[in-house]
Amino acid sequence: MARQVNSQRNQEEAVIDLAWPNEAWSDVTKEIFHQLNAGTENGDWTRHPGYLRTGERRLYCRNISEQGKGFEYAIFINKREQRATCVCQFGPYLEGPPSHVHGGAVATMLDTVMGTCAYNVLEGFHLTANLNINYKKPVRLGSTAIFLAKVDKQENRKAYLSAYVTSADGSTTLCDATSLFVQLSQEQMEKAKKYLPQDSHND
Ligand SMILES: CCCCCCCC(=O)SCCNC(=O)CCNC(=O)[C@H](O)C(C)(C)COP(=O)(O)OP(=O)(O)OC[C@H]1O[C@@H](n2cnc3c(N)ncnc32)[C@H](O)[C@@H]1OP(=O)(O)O
Repeated sequence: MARQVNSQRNQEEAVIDLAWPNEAWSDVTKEIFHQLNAGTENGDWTRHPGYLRTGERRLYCRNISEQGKGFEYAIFINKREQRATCVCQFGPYLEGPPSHVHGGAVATMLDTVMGTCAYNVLEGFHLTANLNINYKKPVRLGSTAIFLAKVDKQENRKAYLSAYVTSADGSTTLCDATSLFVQLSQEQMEKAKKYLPQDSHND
């Protein structure tokens, strides 16, 4: 149920919200999505539009357009609790060890979920300064995992976060991670502006 969120001024680059179940999502992934999406009803949680640009540029974790082959995910944010939760299904193009997900693909989702969570406390744009991951168990290709991130501390432009990744049923911890995101200074933002689409979406 991808939905066109809005189209850029230059028509060839539309922004499409992919953070919705599609036919490539397993029943497990869909069930967890609907559980998480139910949390948006009372306003505590917000579903983050997971955009796909259809022009030349692609958000890395949205850049495989064959449904189900890459990252299939939706992220939900809880501003009051400074948390983010993500349900992610890893497609077959993300293989690392045979039949298991590449550690860099898991790192991508940890970076994205914690980076999205950092929007709870940081303004403007921020970049990952540090990302540390403990890989506890291999992640099966095609499986669904849940990412749970929270802000632990904010010091001015710095946000320190932690996260862990569990199996779909929550019974197994697959990874844990910490990160530091640094908000761009005014001066950096000025320099970065030329790279930002006017109605840039943060995924
Ligand atoms: C949409 C949300 C999802 C986003 C997911 C994707 C996120 C990404 O992939 S971002 C891409 C990967 N990251 C990068 O390319 C960042 C490259 N690094 C940089 O640009 C810069 O080092 C940057 C912006 C992080 C910090 O630089 P700068 O703004 O000059 O600040 P700087 O003064 O060096 O550091 C600011 C503070 O952070 C601290 N800091 C910076 N890096 C580190 C680090 N690696 N470890 C610990 N502390 C650090 C500094 O010590 C300083 O602390 P304090 O203010 O207490 O003195």
